[in-house]
Amino acid sequence: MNICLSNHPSLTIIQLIGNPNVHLSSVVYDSRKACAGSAFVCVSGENHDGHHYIEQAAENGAVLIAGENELMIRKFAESYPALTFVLVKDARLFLAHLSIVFHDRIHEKMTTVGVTGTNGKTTVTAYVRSLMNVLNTPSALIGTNGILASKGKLAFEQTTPTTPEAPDLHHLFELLKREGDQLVAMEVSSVAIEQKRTAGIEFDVAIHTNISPEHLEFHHTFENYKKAKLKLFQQAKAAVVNRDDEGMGADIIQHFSGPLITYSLDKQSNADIIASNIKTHSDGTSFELRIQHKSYIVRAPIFGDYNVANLLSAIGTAVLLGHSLPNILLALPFIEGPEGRFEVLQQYGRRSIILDYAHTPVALSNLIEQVKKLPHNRLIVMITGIGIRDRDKMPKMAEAIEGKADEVVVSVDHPGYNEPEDIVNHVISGFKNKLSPHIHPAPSRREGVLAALALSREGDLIVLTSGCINGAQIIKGKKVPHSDKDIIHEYFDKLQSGMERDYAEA
Ligand SMILES: CC(=O)N[C@H]1[C@@H](OP(=O)(O)OP(=O)(O)OC[C@H]2O[C@@H](n3ccc(=O)[nH]c3=O)[C@H](O)[C@@H]2O)O[C@H](CO)[C@@H](O)[C@@H]1O[C@H](C)C(=O)N[C@@H](C)C(=O)N[C@H](CCC(=O)O)C(=O)O
Ligand SMILES: Nc1ncnc2c1ncn2[C@@H]1O[C@H](COP(=O)(O)OP(=O)(O)OP(=O)(O)O)[C@@H](O)[C@H]1O
Repeated sequence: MNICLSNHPSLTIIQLIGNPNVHLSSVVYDSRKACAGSAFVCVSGENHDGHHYIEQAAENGAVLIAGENELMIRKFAESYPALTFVLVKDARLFLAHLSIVFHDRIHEKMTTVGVTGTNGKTTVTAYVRSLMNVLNTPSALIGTNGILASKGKLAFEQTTPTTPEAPDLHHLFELLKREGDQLVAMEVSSVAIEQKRTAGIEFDVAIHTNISPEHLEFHHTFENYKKAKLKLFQQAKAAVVNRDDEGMGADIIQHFSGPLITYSLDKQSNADIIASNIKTHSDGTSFELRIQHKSYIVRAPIFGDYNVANLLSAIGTAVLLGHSLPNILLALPFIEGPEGRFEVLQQYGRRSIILDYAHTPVALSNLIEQVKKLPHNRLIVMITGIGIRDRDKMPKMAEAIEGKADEVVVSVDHPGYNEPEDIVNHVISGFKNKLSPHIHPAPSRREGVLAALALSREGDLIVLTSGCINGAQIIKGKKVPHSDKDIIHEYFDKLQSGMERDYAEA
């Protein structure tokens, strides 16, 4: 791609040294990924300063180097006179805008829906993708569960847990457009907003779910966290807002000036879309939907009141994007939810197993309240401490579950460089009755899943929660493949063959 740097004011370059006309093959923020024709943007992070890797990027073939450190930029501009160097005020902002220029503003050729909130982003993006696909708009999603084009999963190695860095993001828009997709629903995390990964994008619709304390290891205060999330609504043409969220719903409504739709589960509220009279059935949920001054009884294959709220946000999005209400209502019975979010597995030995990503105390409490609506004998719940996340949250997970389940297995997700036992003990420190015989420590997620299954009998409900249901566990810097579903399958296969052997021997 030929780019004349001086033709793009959005790049906000302070000083340019060398030829402003560059022929770029890629935009990278990691020197190790630089190759012939790359633009290398120096980002200073927690552990490294990208400026220290300019030499490596140059040796790998980078033709454009950008950074905030004037001394370093000048020094290396002298060492590599054939390359173009730019001094910028904000490297991450430059990274985002250069990615946009490099991909020829591909995001503007698609409908973009950004979803933010502490809980529900993955679910809402899945509902938006599914609803829009049923409504005949080929739609994709980008988020924690990977990249799903309308036709299925894209093989793409994510470098961040949820929201991709700008160069990956715009590359993905291009891939998805090539797949024929016209809409992308994406999770926009607070970290991504602060790190300007989505800078320069004006979302067609921004969706808000809710806010409760999270990522304080990154934002330090709740106020900072909230401010980060609010920024999404300064880069959106239209908004869908949860009126029931006391944390930031009112702030968005007060400041947003474009088209806005509110939703609520409170019949008395004056939200634009309201769900009430919610009933749980074995195959999904029915509720009364009030929208555009009329009421309808609808049914969707989803579980949990909060997922009804999540669905309302997808309905609001479809309305804002111009779809007719009759078509939306016809589509609701075909909605598909995401993997590992209130995912009910019923095929195992007359037990129900629910996989759910709940990894905040609020999410866990909400989940337990909802699963109790399903028929069951005993309730067995596995919670975990996430080694690579906020330590303060761990005991709060124990507080959130204490007294609400018959058996609690306490395990660990992504131990990272921590000792798994240390994490398990830290979670357990949050129980008032730490020595209860109904608390079962398990030093790995695999052992936790197996312990929960071994504790169960027919008719029981087993709920496996937290940060890694399928995918990989991060252990000492390495990704170790993990799948709850495979472990469950294996367990019941063995149980079945054991029973068959016992039967044959008898
Ligand atoms: C904690 C955090 O903010 N990490 C981000 C940060 O990494 P860092 O500060 O450790 O970077 P660093 O290792 O110090 O390196 C600084 C720079 O030098 C570069 N470098 C480094 C070494 C080298 O040899 N050459 C080189 O060029 C690095 O590529 C980087 O650009 O800067 C990197 C580059 O921008 C990010 O990719 C990285 O996100 C990592 C992958 C991450 O896991 N972030 C999490 C916190 C995150 O973003 N989570 C959110 C929310 C998840 C949720 O939904 O709950 C998400 O959206 O994924
Ligand atoms: N609207 C909601 N309100 C409260 N809790 C919710 C809501 N939606 C989902 N949850 C709970 O939060 C968990 C995480 O849901 P989901 O993955 O959709 O959220 P997320 O925002 O994408 O989280 P993460 O970014 O950590 O992946 C769910 O498993 C469920 O327990």
